[in-house]
Amino acid sequence: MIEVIGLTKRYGGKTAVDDLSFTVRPGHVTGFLGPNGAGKTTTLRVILGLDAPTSGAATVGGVLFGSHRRGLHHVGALLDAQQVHGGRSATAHLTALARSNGIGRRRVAEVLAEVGLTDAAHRRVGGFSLGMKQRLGIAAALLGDPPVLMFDEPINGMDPEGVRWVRHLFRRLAAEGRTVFLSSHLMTEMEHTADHLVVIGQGRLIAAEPLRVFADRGTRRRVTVRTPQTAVLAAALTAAGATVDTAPDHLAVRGLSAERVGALAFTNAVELHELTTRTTSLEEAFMEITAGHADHLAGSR
Ligand SMILES: Nc1ncnc2c1ncn2[C@@H]1O[C@H](COP(=O)(O)OP(=O)(O)OP(=O)(O)O)[C@@H](O)[C@H]1O
Repeated sequence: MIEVIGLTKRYGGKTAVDDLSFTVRPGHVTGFLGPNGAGKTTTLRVILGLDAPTSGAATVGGVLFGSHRRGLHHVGALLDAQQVHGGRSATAHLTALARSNGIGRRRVAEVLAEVGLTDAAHRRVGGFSLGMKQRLGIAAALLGDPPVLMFDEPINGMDPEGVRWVRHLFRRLAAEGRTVFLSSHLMTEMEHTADHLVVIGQGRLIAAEPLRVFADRGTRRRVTVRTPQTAVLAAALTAAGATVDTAPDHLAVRGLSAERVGALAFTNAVELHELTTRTTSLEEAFMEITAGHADHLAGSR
């Protein structure tokens, strides 16, 4: 379990994380979402003890991460896949890490196999693609068989097969009872991977809840009507309580069902060329919710 309690991190005059509190529970894949610059990496760095908080705290398994002597047994993390020594082989890189955490060589071969890098084990990491470096970073995170795993944008640079593999791996790790925490700025990446979400904007918490609840919160039905008589219909719909966006040849209607829109068109003798209901996607819901939050913050600072 990861607990972030009233965490604030300032860099000079810049507040990267602002009184943030949330809990990440075992047995789930939790997505950590926010637009670029929202404060995700900063939060992960504080959880890992790489940065000191300005105020508040972050604990892993109830204690500050820095107090674990052999860290890899407690938390496995991948923050930046590019930060590896290019001159070393994958095996050498992992062996050095393993040794400093009291982990045997056999485990190195195991994690390389787990991430599909056995054939590349003795190649220099400098020649690896970003996707392969992500796999290597994931292997390093798995070395100590830790109960808590954290990954910053782990899907970046992976091909479709890699994305499918990594999603499956994360779900399996969570099913084994581990805490799996993944950051991303793209909701589409989380939609098929995470079951819980922590959403932040400008360093502040926007939502911490099951993905399904977040989706329902943002999901709205919109009715699109194409008609040559937009003005007449828009007036009738607005009078009936709908919110209407008018374009030259169609209306986007919120707040009324397609049946009601059709009935109002009929009673007002409006000719219709199209009447469709559209449900906003999770990505659109995320954009709407985070954009709203950013506006609110911009106004309050
Ligand atoms: N070492 C630093 N010094 C100064 N400002 C920083 C530092 N690290 C982060 N920031 C600022 O803090 C804010 C949050 O950055 P952070 O990298 O945590 O966001 P993020 O959500 O991970 O974004 P991204 O998706 O772009 O990686 C940004 O405005 C960033 O410029």
